[in-house]
Amino acid sequence: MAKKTKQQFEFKAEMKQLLNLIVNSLYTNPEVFLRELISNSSDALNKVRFKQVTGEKVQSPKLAAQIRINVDEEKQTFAIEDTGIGMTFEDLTERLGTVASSGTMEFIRQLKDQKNKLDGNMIGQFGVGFYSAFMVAEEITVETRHANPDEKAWKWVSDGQGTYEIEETDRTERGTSVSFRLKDEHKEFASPERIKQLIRKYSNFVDYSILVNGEEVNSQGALWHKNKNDVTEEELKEFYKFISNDFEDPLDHLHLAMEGRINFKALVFVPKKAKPDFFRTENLNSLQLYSNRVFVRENCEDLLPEYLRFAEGIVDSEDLPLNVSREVTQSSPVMAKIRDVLVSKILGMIEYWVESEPEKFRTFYDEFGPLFKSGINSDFSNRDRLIELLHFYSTKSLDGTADDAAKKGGKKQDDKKEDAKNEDGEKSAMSDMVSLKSYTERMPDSQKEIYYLSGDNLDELKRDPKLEYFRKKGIEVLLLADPVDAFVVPGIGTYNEKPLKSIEKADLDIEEDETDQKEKVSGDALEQLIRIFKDEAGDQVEDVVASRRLVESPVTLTVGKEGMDSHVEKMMKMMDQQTGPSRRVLEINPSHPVIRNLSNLNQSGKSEPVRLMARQLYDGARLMQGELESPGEFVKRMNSVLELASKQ
Ligand SMILES: Nc1ncnc2c1ncn2[C@@H]1O[C@H](COP(=O)(O)OP(=O)(O)OP(=O)(O)O)[C@@H](O)[C@H]1O
Repeated sequence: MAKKTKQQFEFKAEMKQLLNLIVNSLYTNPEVFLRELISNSSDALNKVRFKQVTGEKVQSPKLAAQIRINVDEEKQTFAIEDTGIGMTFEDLTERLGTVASSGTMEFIRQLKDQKNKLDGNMIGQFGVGFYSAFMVAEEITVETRHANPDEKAWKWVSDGQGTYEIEETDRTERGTSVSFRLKDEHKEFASPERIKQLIRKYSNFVDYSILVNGEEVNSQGALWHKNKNDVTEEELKEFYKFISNDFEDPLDHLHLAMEGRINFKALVFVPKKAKPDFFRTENLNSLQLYSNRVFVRENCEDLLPEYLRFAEGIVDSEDLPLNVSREVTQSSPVMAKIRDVLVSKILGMIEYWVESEPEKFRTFYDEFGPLFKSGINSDFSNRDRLIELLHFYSTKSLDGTADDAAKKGGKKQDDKKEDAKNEDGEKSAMSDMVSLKSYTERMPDSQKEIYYLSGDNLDELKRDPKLEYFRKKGIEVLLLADPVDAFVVPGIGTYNEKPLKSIEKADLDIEEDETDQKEKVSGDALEQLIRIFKDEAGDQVEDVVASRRLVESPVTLTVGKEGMDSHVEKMMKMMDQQTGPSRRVLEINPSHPVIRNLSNLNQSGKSEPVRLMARQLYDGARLMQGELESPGEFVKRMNSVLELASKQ
């Protein structure tokens, strides 16, 4: 058959924009291109090793698994070649020529923001590691032959300026070579010494030999097989970056070597920051699965439950057969045991942070809290542990009164050091939040329920009139500002035999505020006024009652016994869930001047302005809840009220 001629292809629009930036920018850390290319070669070798050990036929079966780098200082050239899986024609057009991550546009925006000087480390993060070579090269040539013996060999060439060319070649060995001439300003990467030094720094632990101009450079092999004490922090950080493409150090890690009932080794890392696009479920992380050093699968979902899939790393177990299909791993009892141990160890690490490293916990909780908390609704065997790890803003922790109360109550000797630290201005990273345990420990004996209020954002929550009574009485209320809280907390039901109760509910177990009884509307006058409010609010409210909780506001809306929290209802609506609006209970404050004045007006027979203002008060409460549909009418009525009030 005649050889196919050269074909030219265009990069997709996003890729073009991205390449344009990569090609035309200046970099800090351009050397990361080497880590990216070695990482691709190592992945490719993993894939072919898996094929071989599972008995699949491969091209050139006798080839040693190797990564060979050849540099020439005089010619200023760099080439990296591996004996890995290689690429088919489709791989070259679909994978190499396409942006994998849908966060790319965000990446491009970030790059543009940074003007001319970019951090080369950022490129790999977006699943386009190969293209980082354009930081140092003007034109790249890839020659490749896939391990499947029926595939042909291909040559791919591009200068990153919008198009690439592919033609068939004569290569017989399976694997891939990537080669280029270095830009003048990056000719240092043609020096074998410089390359060796970089490999020792970034890729020493790669489990395949790396040869530089024929000399083997890396020495260590799989890091997770080493004794914990023989692995340095630096190596762990580099390993993490190698497998995760993150450019920051990890927040923390676990190095596990389990023996006995179940045997496996694992290196599990928690990133400091989520990757772009992370929170769309299909982009969650997971661990790589190895079987006795042989890579089996990337992102093995069955190793971690969804709520822990912020973790990255590897698990290597001899107890799993190599050629297990996805279905088998899913139902395998070995897998389930590994997963149980991993979950328990990860939770143990988070518990340790809470106790001893609150800064780490805070970083983690701010970044991955929403995902993590969802575990309460899915992992029932660890539910109690997860509930202990929950932390919330609260009326007391936010304004610091909880600390004061604890100090007044007399502190233990051990706590003095901590106080001294705080007084130096170094507040604990978690001091504006509270766990359910601390909440219940500091609540007075007379308090029977744990109170919370949920809402869209903390600032609005803090101003909610429903908090007035609790503030005045010094009762702590948890403020649930994270949307996930609204789905998690009501399901907890009780903690330490104390029911968790939204203060939006009309049936709270609170006493009337008798401390500073002002004049208040009562008896028939109150009955009459309530009737007017009922007429005005109509069917929209379930009931109108005299409030026991309001201090400074004349009215508020609460939720009936069976009703849903207004915040949850709003979110359900946003998610297009069909829920009819639950009817509210309108509470009026009989001792508030406005209510007293209205009652007086009503008693003197002027019921018309009373109706107008009652309606206005009701709509004002709806406005506060974000439930007012017709602001136009509201403002018109407000003008009428102002007209009345401003009459001489
Ligand atoms: N040496 C190689 N051998 C075989 N396939 C390769 C090689 N280098 C790149 N590829 C293919 O090209 C694809 C794109 O590589 P690129 O480095 O841009 O991103 P990636 O490796 O998929 O993502 P990440 O950088 O996040 O690991 C890879 O997924 C792989 O299919």
